Amino acid sequence: MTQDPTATAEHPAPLIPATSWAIIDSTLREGEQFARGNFKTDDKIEIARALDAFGAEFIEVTTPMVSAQTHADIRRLTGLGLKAKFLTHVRCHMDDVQRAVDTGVDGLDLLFGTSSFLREFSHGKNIGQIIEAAQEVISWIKTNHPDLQIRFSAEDTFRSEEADLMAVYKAVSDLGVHRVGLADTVGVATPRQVYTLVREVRKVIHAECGIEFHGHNDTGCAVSNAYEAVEAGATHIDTTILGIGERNGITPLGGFLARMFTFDPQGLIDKYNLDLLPELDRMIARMVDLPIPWNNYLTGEFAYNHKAGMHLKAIYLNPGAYEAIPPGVFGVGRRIQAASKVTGKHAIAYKAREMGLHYGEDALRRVTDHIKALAEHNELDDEHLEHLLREWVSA
Ligand SMILES: CC(=O)SCCNC(=O)CCNC(=O)[C@H](O)C(C)(C)COP(=O)(O)OP(=O)(O)OC[C@H]1O[C@@H](n2cnc3c(N)ncnc32)[C@H](O)[C@@H]1OP(=O)(O)O
Ligand SMILES: O=C(O)CCC(=O)C(=O)O
Ligand SMILES: [Mg+2]
Repeated sequence: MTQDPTATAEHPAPLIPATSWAIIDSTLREGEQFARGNFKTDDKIEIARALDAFGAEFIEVTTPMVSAQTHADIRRLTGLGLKAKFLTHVRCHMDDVQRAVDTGVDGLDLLFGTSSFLREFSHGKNIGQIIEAAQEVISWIKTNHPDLQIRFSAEDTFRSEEADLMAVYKAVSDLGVHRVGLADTVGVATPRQVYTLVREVRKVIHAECGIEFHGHNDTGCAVSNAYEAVEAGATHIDTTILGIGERNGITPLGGFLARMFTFDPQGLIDKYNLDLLPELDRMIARMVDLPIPWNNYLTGEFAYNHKAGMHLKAIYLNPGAYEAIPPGVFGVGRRIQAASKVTGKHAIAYKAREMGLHYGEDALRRVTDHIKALAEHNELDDEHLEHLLREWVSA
């Protein structure tokens, strides 16, 4: 983990400084593999511009081998003059690479499946042949396009033999790739496995070689696995907006940022325009024609809903009592749900006070009980609650 030289006893270094990792947003690659990720040229431009405005360091796009239109779209995107660097995700094959190098991208994300599943059922190559193919392709890129960043990923890393992985990572690192990638392709890795493997990979690659992590969410660990990867020394994390991708997707941008915010809030505020996150989530929800999930990290409709009396008492005094991350930083608001059966007298008193009403102890208890009874099966809306509080005072 990067040490912060500006740390002092009064202002200790954050546990994981935001300067130690970067985002590779793959909405325009993994996201195109989502069931409803069928982006048109204009959509791609809108997504790339929005990610750039947000401050994403890298934007990964699909391979130009997909179609002539995709090839043209990549050229269009790389010609936009954005600050974010473009990477294209290509098979470790000379045809693909030669097609990719004229698209104007800043780098190529190469991959080869190393698990027995993918060796047998995807491409049919053994580890020696994978290393040979990597040698041919990487040497060609370095000779002919030395300015391009190269990343080499072992697809299905977490179902691959460790000895095979180390041989592949060492070989590509010796060939001078800028990053190696660990991919939890079927979302099966546990956080501890991710942490351990990243540490092991670090030992066999060159010090200046970065480590990228790509995690699927099949078992609900995509955010924790990305976090463990960073904690173990990974430098780049793949995300997509709303987590869209193959099957149930990958590490969502918002979820990953929520996780990392708790370690270095100021670092994230300095790096990204965090209050644009709701717009990003809304944009993708619109394009894939699905609602943002109600419990989505940070931007879900109820992500900042407070309801129980014990919570509300404290929330009114200090929202930090029940919020790890202040919603305003991410451009979202909180919702106080004061009129439910699980409310309490403090919440009702606060609500009344906001309206300029004051009750004695007995009246407060009675009005609270009345509201709880009325709300036994249904929430009362704000209008109903306010009406009731006024009526109770004048009664
Ligand atoms: C886990 C992931 O998400 S990996 C990324 C997945 N991304 C994509 O698939 C990109 C979109 N794909 C496409 O448009 C098409 O699949 C193309 C253009 C890449 C290839 O299309 P086709 O030639 O029709 O082949 P098809 O998709 O049926 O089969 C995959 C081919 O890639 C080969 N392949 C698979 N992985 C690799 C690899 N890492 N490096 C080189 N070749 C590979 C397979 O052997 C197979 O080739 P073969 O027909 O010679 O056996
Ligand atoms: O190239 C990579 O690292 C990841 C590829 C991918 O999408 C996956 O393995 O799930
Ligand atoms: Mg994937």
